[in-house]
Amino acid sequence: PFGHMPNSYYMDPSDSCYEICHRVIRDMTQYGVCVLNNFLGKERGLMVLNEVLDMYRSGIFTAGQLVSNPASTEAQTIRSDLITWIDGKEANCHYIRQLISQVDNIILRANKMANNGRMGDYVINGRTKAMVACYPGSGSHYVKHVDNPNKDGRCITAIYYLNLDWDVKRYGGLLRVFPEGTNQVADIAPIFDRMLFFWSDRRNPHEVQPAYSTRYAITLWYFDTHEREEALRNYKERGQPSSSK
Ligand SMILES: COc1ccc2cc(-c3cnc(C(=O)NCC(=O)O)c(O)c3)ccc2c1
Ligand SMILES: [Mn+2]
Repeated sequence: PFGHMPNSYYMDPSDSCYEICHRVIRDMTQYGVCVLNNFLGKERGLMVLNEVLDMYRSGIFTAGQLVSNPASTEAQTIRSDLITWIDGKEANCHYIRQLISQVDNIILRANKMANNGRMGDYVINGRTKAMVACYPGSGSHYVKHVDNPNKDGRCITAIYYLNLDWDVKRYGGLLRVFPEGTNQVADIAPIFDRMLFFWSDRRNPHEVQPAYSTRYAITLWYFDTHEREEALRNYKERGQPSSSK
């Protein structure tokens, strides 16, 4: 129902990296959004899910809570996810680490394959740690926002969803992207083993609609070399907080 937006692509274990990278380049270039289903396959997807559930039960997640006006009584929360940042080398993160290197592979090779090593005119040379997020249900959400509105260096948002049997009609939690320059929206259900890429800047405002069941995702943000250097230079010169992750 995306009309001009991409249809999500069902990966097959036989898909070569070349085919996957080609699709990422095509969809990112044409739509700025790319959806890959069956990304790891059920078995490895479940192993990642189990590691995330164990992490969540261990209590290391902290509130990513930002409230619009902490002083106000009706503090309308901007977002109500719980998060933890990991680099994947921690104990009990073996399968999350494999996921991260799989995504690194695809992004870095797609960036090289794209015409003269650029995808969307970026040269990608690094990323943030992985942010493991849980929207604990009972209406937790994230208001419409842009991940990187002020050139902090992040060019691609990569989100891996872990939610078995997720039914948006019953549990909400839809990711709605509002691509710039069109009144068409991209509605992306946070279904198990789905991989999503989109440009992190103002081209893709998006929101997480209220979730009524626990909703897990792992997000990586990839850096464009030049934009990141520029952001860090500003940070040093003016002491401006550029996204520290
Ligand atoms: C400096 O410290 C922090 C700590 C945590 C931060 C988390 C986000 C964030 C941004 N976007 C989304 C999102 O769009 N999720 C879409 C989906 O789950 O489908 C999300 O869940 C979380 C942004 C900045 C942060 C800065
Ligand atoms: Mn976001």
